[in-house]
Amino acid sequence: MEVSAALSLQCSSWIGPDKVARRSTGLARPPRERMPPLVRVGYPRRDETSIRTGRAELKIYCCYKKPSGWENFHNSFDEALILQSKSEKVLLHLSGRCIYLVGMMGSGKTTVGKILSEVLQYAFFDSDKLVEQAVGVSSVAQIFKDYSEDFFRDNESQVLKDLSSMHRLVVATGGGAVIRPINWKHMRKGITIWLDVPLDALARRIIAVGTASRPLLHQEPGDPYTNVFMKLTDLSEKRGKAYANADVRVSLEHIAAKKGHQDASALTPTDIALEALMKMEDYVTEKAAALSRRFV
Ligand SMILES: Nc1ncnc2c1ncn2[C@@H]1O[C@H](COP(=O)(O)OP(=O)(O)OP(=O)(O)O)[C@@H](O)[C@H]1O
Ligand SMILES: O=C(O)C1=C[C@@H](O)[C@@H](O)[C@H](O)C1
Repeated sequence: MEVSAALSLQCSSWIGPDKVARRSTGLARPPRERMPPLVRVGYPRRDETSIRTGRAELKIYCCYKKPSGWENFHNSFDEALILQSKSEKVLLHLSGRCIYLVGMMGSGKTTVGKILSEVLQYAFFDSDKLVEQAVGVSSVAQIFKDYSEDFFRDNESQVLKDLSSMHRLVVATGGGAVIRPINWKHMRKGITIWLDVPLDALARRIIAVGTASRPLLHQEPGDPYTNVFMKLTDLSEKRGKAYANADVRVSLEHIAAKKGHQDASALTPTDIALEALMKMEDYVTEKAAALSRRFV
């Protein structure tokens, strides 16, 4: 069954750079030209393949970017069935709760999130994109430049708050969303999944696509890999504990070891999505069991 609905999200309040003064007077209005547009998010339909499962049409995003460029990755029929069966088990206990993917830049939140949204028949949102649309600026890097990181973070919190009142969404959050406790309050309404990716794999992925869209990794003279690796190391040291707040941890190192791979770079997005579903299943069934014990 194909999910075709496009959702619309009206960001309930736009946060301007002078928000503190405006808020305290109760006059939090952005300048007219900066009024938030109605954010409409549909489904990307590129780069997908469909597999007939006999019962329903399961569509799975099948391209992902490897350091060498775009490569097709076709899920086998078996993988599609396993994804489907796992997602059905997870859905039994999800009750429409949203899924929030957290993790460092480049950890695959968007790539894996799209697979999860397809198999769970949830809508997919990328919170960075929603912030861009709410602010009316076409890239996060530009928002950092024109305003500030704090301004971006305020809008990110607002977007997460708005999303938290919705159901059946998979949300790829910004890499730094975990640093504000208020964001956890919003994300706790759903289930949070941390994609824990070794820094070396992250650095290689990011170098392959460039750092232009990632303001916290802006390039300095020297070896690009070393620069990115050092910055990621610094961020991950500062954020490690915050990511670990997630309900579910999906460690690419663990999956690679389980599958007998030397390192995480051999893993496909489907491998990771499957592990995420398995971990989610453990989490939701355990929570449901704990809840029923309380009522016995
Ligand atoms: N399992 C994988 N193997 C190889 N490359 C991958 C894998 N998953 C994602 N990628 C690639 O890594 C890059 C980052 O992936 P993606 O955009 O999904 O991450 P993200 O966590 O959403 O990043 P950000 O937070 O910076 O937006 C993309 O170029 C993507 O194609
Ligand atoms: O890790 C981070 O702090 C960020 C990650 C990106 O997703 C964007 O949200 C922004 O570039 C900041």
